[in-house]
Amino acid sequence: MVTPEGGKGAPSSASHPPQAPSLCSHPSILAGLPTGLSLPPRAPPPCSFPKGQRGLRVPDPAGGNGLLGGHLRAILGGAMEITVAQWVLILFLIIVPLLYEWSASFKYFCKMTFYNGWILTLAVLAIPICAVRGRNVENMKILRFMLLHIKYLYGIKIEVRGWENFNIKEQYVVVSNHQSSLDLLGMMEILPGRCVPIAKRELMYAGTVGLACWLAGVIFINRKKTDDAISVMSEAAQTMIKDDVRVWVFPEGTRNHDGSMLPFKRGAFHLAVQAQVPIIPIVMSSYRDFYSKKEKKFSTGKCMVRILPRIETRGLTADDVPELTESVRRTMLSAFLEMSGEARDKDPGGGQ
Ligand SMILES: CCCCC/C=C\C/C=C\CCCCCCCC(=O)SCCNC(=O)CCNC(=O)[C@H](O)C(C)(C)COP(=O)(O)OP(=O)(O)OC[C@H]1O[C@@H](n2cnc3c(N)ncnc32)[C@H](O)[C@@H]1OP(=O)(O)O
Ligand SMILES: CCCCCCCC/C=C\CCCCCCCC(=O)OC[C@@H](O)COP(=O)(O)O
Repeated sequence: MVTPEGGKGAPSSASHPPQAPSLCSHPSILAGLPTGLSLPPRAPPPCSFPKGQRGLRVPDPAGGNGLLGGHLRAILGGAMEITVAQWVLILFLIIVPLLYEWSASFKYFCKMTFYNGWILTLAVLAIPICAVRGRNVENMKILRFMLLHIKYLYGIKIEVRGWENFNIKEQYVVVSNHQSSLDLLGMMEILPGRCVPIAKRELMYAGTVGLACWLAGVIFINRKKTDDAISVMSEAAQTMIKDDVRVWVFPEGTRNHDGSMLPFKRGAFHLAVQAQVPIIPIVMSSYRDFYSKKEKKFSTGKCMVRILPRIETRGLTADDVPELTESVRRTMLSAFLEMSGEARDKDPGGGQ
């Protein structure tokens, strides 16, 4: 008889410790081997557990040595072997979805991290495409196209009113309220052609996003150096006319989460007066029903965007800027309060 150990005669359990019988060592398999064929001496059975490997041993339902029992053990033993790393992964996959459902703060954290991460990733794709043209306002169309889907990912409905107020062929300055980086979604929904935003200089250093913004012609200003910021904006006034460009400014100068509008800075209004172009105010309704940085809340919801009628600046001078600034802010604030109530009333369940 050929033994798994390769010798003839009875298996020498005295010289070798007993091993778990494997499929390959079963007599019915070995019976098929040509007479005289011997396996290498002391070769480890290929289907048994490697020596020292830890894992769950499955009891043999067929009584220990049957073909079925050996086979099952080999399969189940391999499948049920769970390392520490796998346990960690399993716990992670269970705990993360539970936390996501139960903890609003965790959900907020995940959604914001994905928002920033996703935009940084999209920028990686956008950069080589935009680089073909170099720094060019036409690249903003590419960024817009690549960002438009994000509202669907986040279940944010954007309803736009006042499209007709954009029916102007010439240049203009857009001014809009600034609640959060989510404003990017409303902005991309309606961004007119050849329109570039004015952004704080820090954004230029935000990795791939900064480079994509630069390639799309975003105008960066240093808020810490007023004179520099003013001279960049004065330059922008000339560029608007010379290169047929529109400019988008957030006149609050920073994000404002308190459900109102901060006092407006005057840069955008000086810009419009210097270029003698109209101002188009844009108002985005409050996000409070679905988003709050303070309360760490971020659910699905609805935002209304209203494009208000243009305000002419022809004939105005720098002396008129303070009054112009105040009157535009009053108009925008009243639209904001009206729309924010309206958005909530129309969608009282908003923010599931
Ligand atoms: C697919 C992958 C995509 C990847 C990329 C993803 C996205 C890309 C797409 C788009 C991204 C864009 C999104 C950008 C959003 C960024 C938003 C921001 O960064 S907001 C912050 C920056 N913006 C602003 O600050 C604009 C508003 N600020 C102003 O207008 C300010 O006035 C200022 C010019 C910055 C100066 O501010 P400062 O506080 O220093 O001074 P004052 O406002 O008090 O002004 C002092 C004094 O100067 C007068 N003044 C101001 N401007 C002018 C001017 N142009 N000419 C002459 N005089 C000016 C002002 O009136 C004051 O004088 P006085 O008090 O006598 O009136
Ligand atoms: C290697 C560097 C990595 C940096 C990581 C940067 C993460 C940012 C990535 C993606 C953000 C995409 C959204 C960008 C557009 C929104 C810009 C914005 O909202 O800026 C805020 C600015 O208006 C006012 O700033 P403050 O409220 O004064 O503060």
